[in-house]
Amino acid sequence: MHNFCQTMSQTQAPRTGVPIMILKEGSQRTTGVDARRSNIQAAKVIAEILATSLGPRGMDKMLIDAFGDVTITGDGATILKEMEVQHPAAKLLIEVAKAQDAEVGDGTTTVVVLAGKLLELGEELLEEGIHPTIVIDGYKKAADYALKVAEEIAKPVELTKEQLLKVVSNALSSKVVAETRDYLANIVVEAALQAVETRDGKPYLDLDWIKIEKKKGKSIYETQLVRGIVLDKEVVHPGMPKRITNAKIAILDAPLEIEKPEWTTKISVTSPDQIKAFLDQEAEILKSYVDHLASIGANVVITQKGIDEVAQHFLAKKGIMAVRRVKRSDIEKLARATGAKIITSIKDARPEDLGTAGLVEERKVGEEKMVFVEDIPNPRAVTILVRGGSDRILDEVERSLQDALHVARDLFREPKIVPGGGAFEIEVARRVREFARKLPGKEQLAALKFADALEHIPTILALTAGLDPVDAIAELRRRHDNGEITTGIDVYGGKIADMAALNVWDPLLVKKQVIKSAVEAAIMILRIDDIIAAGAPKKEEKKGKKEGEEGEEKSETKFD
Ligand SMILES: Nc1ncnc2c1ncn2[C@@H]1O[C@H](COP(=O)(O)OP(=O)(O)O)[C@@H](O)[C@H]1O
Repeated sequence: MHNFCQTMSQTQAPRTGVPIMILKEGSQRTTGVDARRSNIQAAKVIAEILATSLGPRGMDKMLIDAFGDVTITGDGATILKEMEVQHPAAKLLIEVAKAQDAEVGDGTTTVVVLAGKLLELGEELLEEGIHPTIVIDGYKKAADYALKVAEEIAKPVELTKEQLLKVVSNALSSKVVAETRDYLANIVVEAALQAVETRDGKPYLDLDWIKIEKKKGKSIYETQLVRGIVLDKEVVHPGMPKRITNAKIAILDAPLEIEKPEWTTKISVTSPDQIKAFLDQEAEILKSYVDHLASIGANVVITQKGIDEVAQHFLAKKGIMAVRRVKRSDIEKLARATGAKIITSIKDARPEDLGTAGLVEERKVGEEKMVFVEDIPNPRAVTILVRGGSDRILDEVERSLQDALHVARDLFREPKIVPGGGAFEIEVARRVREFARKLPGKEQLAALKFADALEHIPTILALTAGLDPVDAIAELRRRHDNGEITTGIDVYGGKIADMAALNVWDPLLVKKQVIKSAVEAAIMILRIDDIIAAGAPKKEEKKGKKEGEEGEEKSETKFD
């Protein structure tokens, strides 16, 4: 027993000299400085990996998953998603980036880079003997002030096509789409303006109503906005029409087949007539469904479920086009675009449940057939049909479009912009430094570090532009001191320039979220002073759990 106790990772010997086991065997505990150092180190590594891919001239990463599939991208969110990290602090940072992506859909790289820098600079203060609580307080105050400054320097933007285009095209920064940027930005803005609605008197863009469908083609320039829905499906029966104008569409969440019962059933038949009667009856039911759909005026049927061969035959005979097994999300988009009500009981379908479209047509796109539901006067759901030479290009174009769509959505939520290219960060850093002077002693040091961390963003942009970062930051600071708040780094021109003239803007919402998320992540990691990791479960333990945890369980806390 004594030997066993010594193998336990955590033993405490109270005054009686009897060791008490607190943690399970195999657990590891790291405390204080070591815990913090290990966490900060891990976060820094993640931030360093992402840093080189910041901005439109950042580098791409090649990511290879366990199955050997390759992704090449410079998109922060995707890099993080594909990386399989082990360290809990690194995981935490990735969670924050994911939250940023979910919340505003952009600024993922920036948030991780900023959080990493806040931790790196925070560590310097800790090493000078400043308590983490003070660093945390300093960061919090600086961040609150930075958010105020952000509001002050933001510029309102009109939600017109022209204005939206300026900001949206900036978000299409991936190298793959660089050449086609204006072309794609136009599609994104038109899609957004088509799908936007008014909620509580304010514009609201729900990106669920913009479908992205991908199909291999010759060039990205074949990408198009379809004012309606494109389904990656074929018309179900060769005898059906492939083109219907003035379509009246029945959208079903019901099968056009006789559903098999879930339990096994047995039917005893004694003569061939009985089999025939049975099948006839099935056909009769299906025919009555089709007849009813035809009687309410449907000439197109689109269902989430299946369509039996017999039903296909009846539909074809009536000249009705039909598509089956359409995804639930597409069914919803179709209903919204065509103004249809989703029919769950065919017998009860009414003419007013049908949707309308000027044209429903099966067309060949590349090598495959797709069904286009289009020519709708004012569809409230649309499709961007993405084309490109390879799957990798298609994926990267889709990611860029998603970023740009999110930027459009952010602008509808809060129609304000701030200058990009690091101009925003330099200006905020400048004002935070002024503010820091008013803070007490050591908190002031933390707030100053916060300003330094912000300047890390233009520093990286300068590097990617081939500029000397030290000179660039000095020059930017000088010009901002002179009141040029929109001066930043022109990464394409490789010089310092006015971002307003170049039209490099970011949504205020993204930048505010970057500050909030990065500081939150940094604080969360700085607060940890103890890491307690459970040992890997032993083989027998795993087995025991699988077998319904039979038998006596080992006590986790033992007193010897
Ligand atoms: N043409 C440009 N010139 C300078 N900076 C740019 C330009 N376009 C975008 N940026 C800057 O690049 C940064 C965004 O880079 P990106 O790689 O998209 O990262 P994130 O994932 O954080 O959005 C922003 O700071 C933005 O202002």
